[in-house]
Amino acid sequence: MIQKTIRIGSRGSQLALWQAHHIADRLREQGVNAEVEVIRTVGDRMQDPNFKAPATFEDGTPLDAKGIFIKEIEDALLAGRVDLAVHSLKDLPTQLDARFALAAIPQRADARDAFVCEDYWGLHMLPGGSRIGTTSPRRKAMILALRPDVTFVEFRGNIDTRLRKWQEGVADALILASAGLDRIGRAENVHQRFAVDELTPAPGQGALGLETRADDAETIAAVRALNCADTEYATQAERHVLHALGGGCQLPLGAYVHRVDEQWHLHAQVASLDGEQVAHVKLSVPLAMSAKELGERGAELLKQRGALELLRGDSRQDA
Ligand SMILES: NCc1[nH]cc(CCC(=O)O)c1CC(=O)O
Repeated sequence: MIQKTIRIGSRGSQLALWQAHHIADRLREQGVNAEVEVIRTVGDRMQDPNFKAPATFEDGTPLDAKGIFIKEIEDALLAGRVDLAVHSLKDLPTQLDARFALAAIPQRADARDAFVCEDYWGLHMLPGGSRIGTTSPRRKAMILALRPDVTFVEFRGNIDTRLRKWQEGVADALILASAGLDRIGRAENVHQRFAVDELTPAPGQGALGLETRADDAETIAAVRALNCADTEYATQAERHVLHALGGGCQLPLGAYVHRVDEQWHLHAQVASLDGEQVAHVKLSVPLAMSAKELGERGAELLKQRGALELLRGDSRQDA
């Protein structure tokens, strides 16, 4: 039995703290001591409207969007100030630096995206021209494929900030991850959970990634007890789809894998930013197939259906 107390580094948002304390509780159930330490990331400071985002982290590393919630926590891991980082898996880059290990992926919560709206019970009921709060290219593109007549308001910040802005009337509806809303006790605001073949979730959505130092065998062994083999398989396959298409949280790509009896089922979708074109894949394979192979096959089929052209069209519009 592990003797030391596992120090967990967490962002300070309500959801991040819920997740970190959830893992601390699960570790204590295994007889392991755990405590949570809050670490402020550039991504958190950027949510303050008065904060001017720097071009680089303090040590000169360029600021890339996917690392903004991660870097300071990984630094604390390396410095030995914390032993474990609890991340939303979808915020973790598909390739970790070799000094870190993705030690475990516990059982995932609801992976679906949720429709938050007071007056209407579903996206299909919203009046034309309604304003939806989201900044995610994936959500915008896939929503436009369903409802080309809605508009978007840029909504950044923690879930609680976004809900407050929505309640103040800045948007008519919001799209957020079900898992986050359920975890912070806001399930009553969810009026629709999207089918995974309509608004396909981000790779890893709803799952947690437990990150340690690669050489910290003691923490890895303790944390490994929280791993869920099915969730690990599914989310790794989803992350392989993303990786094979070039990675990054700004891709309008969704991928979702789940198990039914003796098969894995993959849904993957890429949409052009205007929602006019989508490439959609559904694949069922035997349980014996590796997650890497399933993810790569899914990506290959997406490419055959024109996904790369859709994505290239998107980058031209971005420029
Ligand atoms: N990108 C921010 C982020 N990272 C993880 C979650 C929610 C929890 C999860 O998906 O596991 C959210 C908010 C959202 O997308 O609504």
